[in-house]
Amino acid sequence: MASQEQLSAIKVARVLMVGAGGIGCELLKTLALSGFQDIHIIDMDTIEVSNLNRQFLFRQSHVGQSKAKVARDAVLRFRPNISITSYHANVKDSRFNVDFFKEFDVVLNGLDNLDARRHVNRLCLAADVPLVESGTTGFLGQVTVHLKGKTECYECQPKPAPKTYPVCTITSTPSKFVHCIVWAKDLLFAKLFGDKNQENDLNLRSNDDANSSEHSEDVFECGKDKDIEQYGRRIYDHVFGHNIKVALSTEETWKNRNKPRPIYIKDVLPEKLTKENGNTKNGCATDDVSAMASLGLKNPQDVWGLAENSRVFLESLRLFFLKREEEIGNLTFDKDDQLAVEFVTAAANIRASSFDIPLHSLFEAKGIAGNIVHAVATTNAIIAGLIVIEAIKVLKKDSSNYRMTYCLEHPSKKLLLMPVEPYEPNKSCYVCSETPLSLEVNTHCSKLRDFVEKIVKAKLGMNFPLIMLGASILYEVGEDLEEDMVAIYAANLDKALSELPSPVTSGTVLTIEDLQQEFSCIINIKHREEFDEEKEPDGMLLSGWVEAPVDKDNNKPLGNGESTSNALPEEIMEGEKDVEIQETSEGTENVTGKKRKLSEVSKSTTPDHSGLSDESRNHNQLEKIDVDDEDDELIISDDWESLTKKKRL
Ligand SMILES: Nc1ncnc2c1ncn2[C@@H]1O[C@H](COP(=O)(O)OP(=O)(O)OP(=O)(O)O)[C@@H](O)[C@H]1O
Ligand SMILES: [Zn+2]
Repeated sequence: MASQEQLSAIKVARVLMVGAGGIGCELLKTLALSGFQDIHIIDMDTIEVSNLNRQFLFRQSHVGQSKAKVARDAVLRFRPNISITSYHANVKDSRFNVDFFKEFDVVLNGLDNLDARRHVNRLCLAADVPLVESGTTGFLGQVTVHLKGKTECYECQPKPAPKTYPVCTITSTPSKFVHCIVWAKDLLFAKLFGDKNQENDLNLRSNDDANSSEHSEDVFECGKDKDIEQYGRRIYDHVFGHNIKVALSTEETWKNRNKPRPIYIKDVLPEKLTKENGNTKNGCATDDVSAMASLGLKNPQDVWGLAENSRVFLESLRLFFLKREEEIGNLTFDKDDQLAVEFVTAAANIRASSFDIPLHSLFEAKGIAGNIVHAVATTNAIIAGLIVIEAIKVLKKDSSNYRMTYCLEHPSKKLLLMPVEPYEPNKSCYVCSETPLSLEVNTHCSKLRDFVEKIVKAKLGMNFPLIMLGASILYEVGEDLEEDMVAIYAANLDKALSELPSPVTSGTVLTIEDLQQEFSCIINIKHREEFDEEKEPDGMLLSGWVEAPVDKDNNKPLGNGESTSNALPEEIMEGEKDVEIQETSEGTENVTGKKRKLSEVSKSTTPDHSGLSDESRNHNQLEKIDVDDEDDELIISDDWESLTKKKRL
């Protein structure tokens, strides 16, 4: 039962929840039932049918409505006297600035992406508001507590870089089905239905084929009096036939690889679909457009052959133009968009067929394309409960009892939840400790635009960057900039770094600020002439405390709610093999430490934690810990906490 002190802390608290999805619905209910009386919720999404199985505050009739608002209304029905304020908005909107965050006693995240999590982390640091961060992936979950200056911030540990593939693997030499999926959704789908002004590598190879006017860019233009199926057949022949034929002409590429086979539509479907299949013309209503429905394909778990995939390809493309023409030019792939998933599945399978890669069902393709790990409602409920427990400790300022808690898939010694004391801030963290970063870049070739897109936005997660060299501003984004400044910054974007009005060369020190996040960092520039296209596709290399090394062999997709917040538990939770700790010295680059069995470490670790030095207690340095199910002793030993503990708060 809650103590009086606890109850009064809860009663007066102003709480901000970000995310009203799987974790968020559970969290809002638990907060309300625990006595919280002033809750604010931000969520930018509307309710989808696919949310209903676990986001229990939502019903079929709510599909299409704001998650934040419906969640609020549902909870007010059983707690009518509390105050819940909902915002159907992106937490990155400028109105949710530092002053807004300062109004809260604690912020609770139930998000599903790194970008928003980093943004909230920075605002909490700037506003000096405690953050309770969370995430789940299937049966795995975690809750962590972050207090400025006292515990590590959400970004104190480098996050694994999202899995990326070398451009040429995707454009020319796929060897796995996932490569075909990436090609289909990021290149072909984007080319046909996305923003035409975006750079697209789809024709990287066939553009080299300068002589062929027939196969120039306008292959993708769909004329006014179009015969859509004819257009689809032209695209088909171009991307699965012509482009493959052109790629084959580079003998060197295929020396040690199996050659792909060009596929032309006349060889697969000699007859036009619309003649053959009378019901395709007016097959379905605008709000339920599906090539599968229109072609009478019922089971998403069936693996279609080449002919079936080719039919789905043509039909989904045709339906986009027939039923959703107004969206063309603005579409981005969405795993909940049935027609988009059908198109991408079919295109990926046709490409896979060409490269002799096993074909996959729509269900499997959707999982790969959408990085789906199926959510487990119970994990969300457990994690939501733990968030509330930590939030109450934060409100009571009970810092000696803060815990980061990990929910494991396979309990050991009947323990499912593993609490760990939070760590102190990482002195090398570029977010909370102002440690400079370094960037190797070819300052003569790379443009300011590349730097802004690939580094400032993608790597540093800034929304409204201001880039300064000494006192001169090279670039700025803002809502109230003078027109002439906007023009100057736009011109700067297309200049090479060394040709900017204040040239950026080797030795230059740049200051990058995000005015909304009230966050700034320093980047030391080093000129480098050449980059490895395969390994360094950005043509730049940022180093410092930014990204964890990617485990190339462990290409598992990220789950929707996955927190990515702490390296240690992921390995603990996943492992099925030997238990070992790899100790490393400071920093992510240096992972050369010696390995020790956990049991050895347990033996050598005394209860006062002296078995591990301060450095090696840093959990960033526990690079790999795997669990052997058959040897429970190893994980839940009495010394477990001392192994993972860094410094008491
Ligand atoms: N930048 C953001 N601003 C506001 N809300 C966000 C932002 N990013 C993500 N969210 C919200 O966080 C919630 C995360 O919930 P969850 O992981 O259950 O995802 P979901 O989209 O509901 O489910 P699924 O992805 O499995 O269909 C979503 O409701 C999403 O709208
Ligand atoms: Zn930090």
